[in-house]
Amino acid sequence: MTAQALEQRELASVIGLEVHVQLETDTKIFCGCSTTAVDDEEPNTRTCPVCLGLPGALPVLNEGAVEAAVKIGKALNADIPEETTFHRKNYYYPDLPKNFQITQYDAPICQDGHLAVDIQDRRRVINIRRAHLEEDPGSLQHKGGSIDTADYTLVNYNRAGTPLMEIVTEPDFRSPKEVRNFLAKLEEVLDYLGVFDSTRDGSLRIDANISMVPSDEVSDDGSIAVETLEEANRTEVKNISSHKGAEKALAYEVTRQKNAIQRGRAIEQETRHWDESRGITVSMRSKEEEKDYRYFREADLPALQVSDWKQKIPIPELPDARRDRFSEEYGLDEESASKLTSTKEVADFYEDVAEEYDPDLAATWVADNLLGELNYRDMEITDVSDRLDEFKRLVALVADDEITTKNAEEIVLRRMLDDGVDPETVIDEEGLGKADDDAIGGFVDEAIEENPDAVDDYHSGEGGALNFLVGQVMQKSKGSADPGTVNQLLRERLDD
Ligand SMILES: Nc1ncnc2c1ncn2[C@@H]1O[C@H](COP(=O)(O)OP(=O)(O)OP(=O)(O)O)[C@@H](O)[C@H]1O
Ligand SMILES: [Mg+2]
Ligand SMILES: [Mg+2]
Repeated sequence: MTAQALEQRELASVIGLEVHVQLETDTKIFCGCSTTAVDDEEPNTRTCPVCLGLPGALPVLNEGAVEAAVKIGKALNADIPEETTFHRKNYYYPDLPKNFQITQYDAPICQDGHLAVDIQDRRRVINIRRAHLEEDPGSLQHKGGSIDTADYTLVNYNRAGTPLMEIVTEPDFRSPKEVRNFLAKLEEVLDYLGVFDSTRDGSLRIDANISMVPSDEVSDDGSIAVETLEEANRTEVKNISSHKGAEKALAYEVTRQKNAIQRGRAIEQETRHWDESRGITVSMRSKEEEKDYRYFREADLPALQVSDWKQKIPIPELPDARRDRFSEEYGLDEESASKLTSTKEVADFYEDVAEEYDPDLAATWVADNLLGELNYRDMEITDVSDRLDEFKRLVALVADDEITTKNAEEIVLRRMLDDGVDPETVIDEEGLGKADDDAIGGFVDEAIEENPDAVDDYHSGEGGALNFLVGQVMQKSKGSADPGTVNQLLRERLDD
């Protein structure tokens, strides 16, 4: 199809992703070097002859990486073949010490999967073409500018050999927003599997392929003929490292491609670079083709038989299933169930509390109070993972009527987060222990004695007087009295 023909027609965007996920293993994929960056580590220290690609060094496959890949495959409903093999992908780039990357080619560990995503009110199924294991290259640091303007570039091989899973989707996305939703869902699933750490820098890196096709060639169910997809010239945008970045880079690309086409210019099949700080994509190079890489079998790694791994390696209940079960088992509404299954940590914590106390009380505390206060402070549940027991004790104190809900929410929880202290300390320091009936009785007597006018008003039938007295008692108890009890005690004494 020529640009001439295209420029007259309404356009729809078509997007497919290659998502590189850094797998959480202790050691690198083909050697024993640690995958964990220590603070302020020296460049090129977490390395060995294997990940530096020195002559004669031989790779040994990390079983943990294969297990993680199998878990991802199961979660993505993918086929895991009898046998999987590794290939060399040959190219020269300074971050690649061997001048080839060990990756997978015609026998990847996962094929033909799918992942359901809720986009607005619609459930969409995004098909996964394949997912394969590979090694991460090193990292480049551009000095005095970005990739296209730097004065010089430094290379650090500490990251080289970190296990990656590259997940390749079919071109099933129709908008940048859908991509963002998918990535959030994918990250949620990976987080549940425990194979991925979203807080790690660069743990998710996305190449986004995007093209424009005439809108009338998209059928009602969203499908597009293979020939149309193959004919459309696409760009591949690299250097995307977040959901938001993906949405922004693709929105930019939609506008750029539409403008070019409408001005009668053809889209170049090329690789572009997302420049986050400038908010634009820039052309890097014409798109390389498969034959450029001269793929061939990695002779140093034997074929791996994985047919029985699928049975052998269990995966936990995934977010969708868990959300449905929460609704059913604990009677939660859809919104609470979604919130409470948003991460595995939140869900585990909720279940822990719900099993001991009332599920509704637990839902209010975890979904509304705790998550709300965390969100307000820009914190995550993982920031307090080691303190979940303290929060559980707080819920217990409320459930057992030891402190009032109001004090628990407004004073104890907030101070626990702001000052890092435990609930008992806050209660002690602020004198928040729920006053017992004797103490309240004392406050009631005091309030009656100190406010003869209000007492007279009460006896002459003025409605506001009782509320005033309740307020006085509450103040004396520093909010630790139960308003119902105060009300009742006041009436008893005043009506005597
Ligand atoms: N017309 C299209 N528009 C947008 N994306 C497309 C289109 N056709 C295919 N894609 C997407 O392009 C990607 C192809 O990735 P794949 O890794 O197979 O090939 P590649 O980009 O040529 O290789 P690599 O980047 O690994 O060198 C897939 O995510 C696929 O969904
Ligand atoms: Mg690609
Ligand atoms: Mg690829």
